Amino acid sequence: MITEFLKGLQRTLFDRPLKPGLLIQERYRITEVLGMGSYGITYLALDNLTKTTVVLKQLRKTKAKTKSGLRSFQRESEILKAVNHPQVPKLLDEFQNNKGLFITMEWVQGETFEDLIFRDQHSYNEKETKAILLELLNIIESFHEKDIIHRDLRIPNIIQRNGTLHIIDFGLACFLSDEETLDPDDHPEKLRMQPVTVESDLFALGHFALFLLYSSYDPQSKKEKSWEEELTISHSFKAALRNMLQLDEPFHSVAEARSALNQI
Ligand SMILES: Nc1ncnc2c1ncn2[C@@H]1O[C@H](COP(=O)(O)OP(=O)(O)OP(=O)(O)O)[C@@H](O)[C@H]1O
Repeated sequence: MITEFLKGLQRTLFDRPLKPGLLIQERYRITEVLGMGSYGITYLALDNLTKTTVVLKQLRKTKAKTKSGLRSFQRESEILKAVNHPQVPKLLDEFQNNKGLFITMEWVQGETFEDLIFRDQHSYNEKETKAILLELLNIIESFHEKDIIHRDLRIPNIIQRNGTLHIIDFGLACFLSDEETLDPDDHPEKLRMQPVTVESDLFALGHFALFLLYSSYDPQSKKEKSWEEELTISHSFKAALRNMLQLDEPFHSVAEARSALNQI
């Protein structure tokens, strides 16, 4: 309890975000704080050299002191470099100065599925959900071919820009050879999304699909039922989701998941 309090105090004192207007590395002018995640603070910045807007990520000062913090920040840049896919932001720069450790990457200017569903009240039917899943599977397949597991495929990390999907936030991504220990007290869904396995990304995608499908669900009674009872989707789509969600024998590859979706 006390430790949690001290950690919070430390974060407030040392992890204050840099102010908009500040020039970093004599090149990047901060325009906006986008978010404060567990490891990094994310900004929008104007790159004075290329005259484009970029995303600037700074490792929290409190995390820069820990081995795991440094490791995860370095890994994010390593993985962004390795991924090299048109539907993933490119790593543009990495540097260290008196303000800390930074990376910059392409800004994907679009809407996250969290915005589309909850802010814009957009709803998705089975056909649309299937098309979105198939597009995402193609991107994820290219990660898995490089032995990269994303481990955080959630609605805030998938962006739609001009009708094309993009995957962001490689803060938890790992190479298959990385050794990661999970906290057994974590939420059960987290425990399914975070083992360093292909199945974890497919589980996350099944979970993502439920968010999409629930956007067009209109509850008729207050009684809570299972997603299989509540969602009016085809039997074969349900079966594919059950495999992704590991309620039945999990799919062991993107190819297996794609083949099941294509048979719907
Ligand atoms: N390349 C990018 N293009 C567009 N928006 C981005 C990009 N990277 C991050 N964002 C946005 O910046 C915000 C912060 O993102 P980031 O993934 O760095 O941390 P987080 O989601 O707050 O925390 P955590 O890393 O703990 O998941 C989010 O709203 C995300 O949508």
